[in-house]
Amino acid sequence: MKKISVAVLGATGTVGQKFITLLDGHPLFDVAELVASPRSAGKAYRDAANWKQPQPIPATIADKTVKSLDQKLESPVLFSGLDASVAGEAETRFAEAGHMVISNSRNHRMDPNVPIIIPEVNPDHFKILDTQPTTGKIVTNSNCSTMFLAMALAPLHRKYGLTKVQVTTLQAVSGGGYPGVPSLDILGNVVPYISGEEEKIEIEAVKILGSCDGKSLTPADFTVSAQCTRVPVIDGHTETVAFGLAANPSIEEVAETLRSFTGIPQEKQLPSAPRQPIIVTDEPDRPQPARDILLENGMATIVGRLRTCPIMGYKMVIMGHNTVRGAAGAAILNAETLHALGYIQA
Ligand SMILES: NC(=O)C1=CN([C@@H]2O[C@H](COP(=O)(O)OP(=O)(O)OC[C@H]3O[C@@H](n4cnc5c(N)ncnc54)[C@H](OP(=O)(O)O)[C@@H]3O)[C@@H](O)[C@H]2O)C=CC1
Ligand SMILES: N[C@@H](CC(=O)OP(=O)(O)O)C(=O)O
Repeated sequence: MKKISVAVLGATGTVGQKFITLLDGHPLFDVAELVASPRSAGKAYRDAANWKQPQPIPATIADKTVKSLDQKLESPVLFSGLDASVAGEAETRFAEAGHMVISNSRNHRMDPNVPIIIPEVNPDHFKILDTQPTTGKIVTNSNCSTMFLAMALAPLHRKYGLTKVQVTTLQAVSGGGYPGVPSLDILGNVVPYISGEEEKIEIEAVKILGSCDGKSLTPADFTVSAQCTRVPVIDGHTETVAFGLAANPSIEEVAETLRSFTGIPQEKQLPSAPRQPIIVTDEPDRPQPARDILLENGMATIVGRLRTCPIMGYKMVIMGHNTVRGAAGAAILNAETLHALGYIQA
């Protein structure tokens, strides 16, 4: 099958490098163009990128010349891991020029006609793309912490109805990009503040779990309260979650509802789809980032410590790979879903 040429915007960054690693040998997409800042433009990728992945730079990528944002791109599909200071304007311009922009950056997530997609959860929100006035379109994935929260809450909201959610995150340092938080601020420490993160989680989760009638997106009608912390973990965001339900299911029933949850990526066996999007563990001391992060190649949401809560009704601990399912892997799965649904063609 002919592959679709794609460009990676922000190709030299933490998320950009993960895009390149995950797209190496991809059956549908071929990385044809790499874009980064004026600092990197004109250089060979191997010289521009401060490569931090455990695998070497793919041979097909290492010698490609990095382009700048103001150059015309040939690829119909663009994956964006651009710094938020430039992503908003650049993504709009590329959508106007006819590209399908699949973005990981936060800038357009709250635009009324831009969906935040988790393909297992809200593929019906793709319908809102028809209301975007540009020839190209912009699709986003959520904030990394929101990803695991919305994934774990989706089957519960669908079946029982959520009434309220309280979440505290313990976020890995890779979420801040490279070099991120200085080592002297994070080693042996917990930093109880991540700029803008709590607001994003509270707003994005209800947007994703809301409804779409094809003309507008209506947020779900429960409230999320979030507190965010940065912890000395390299990869893997952990979240403690307490929630209320409109019904009264047993813990076993809730666990089964989570375990059996699947969607379009599983039905269509998309290349990056986790076979089981939500893994529920009964081990009393799991999930742990150091032990569980690579389950389903980093694409799973792992739920543990599911139990009753004397205040909220239910509580659990969730965890996932912030730069894979929380970032580049999410965008790639969105692209695979768009292809499977006919929004992008070879
Ligand atoms: N890290 C994570 O886990 C997650 C990150 N995100 C989001 O993804 C995006 C990228 O994050 P991350 O990879 O961590 O960030 P990095 O700082 O590691 O990378 C930023 C990228 O943007 C490029 N860039 C910076 N300024 C410009 C410019 N003026 N013109 C063109 N390109 C530019 C950089 O190029 P150069 O190297 O040349 O400077 C680099 O490729 C951000 O919007 C972030 O909020 C979302 C979810 C999770
Ligand atoms: N803020 C997240 C990563 C991130 O960049 O999120 P967003 O895509 O919402 O800006 C973290 O620190 O772990």
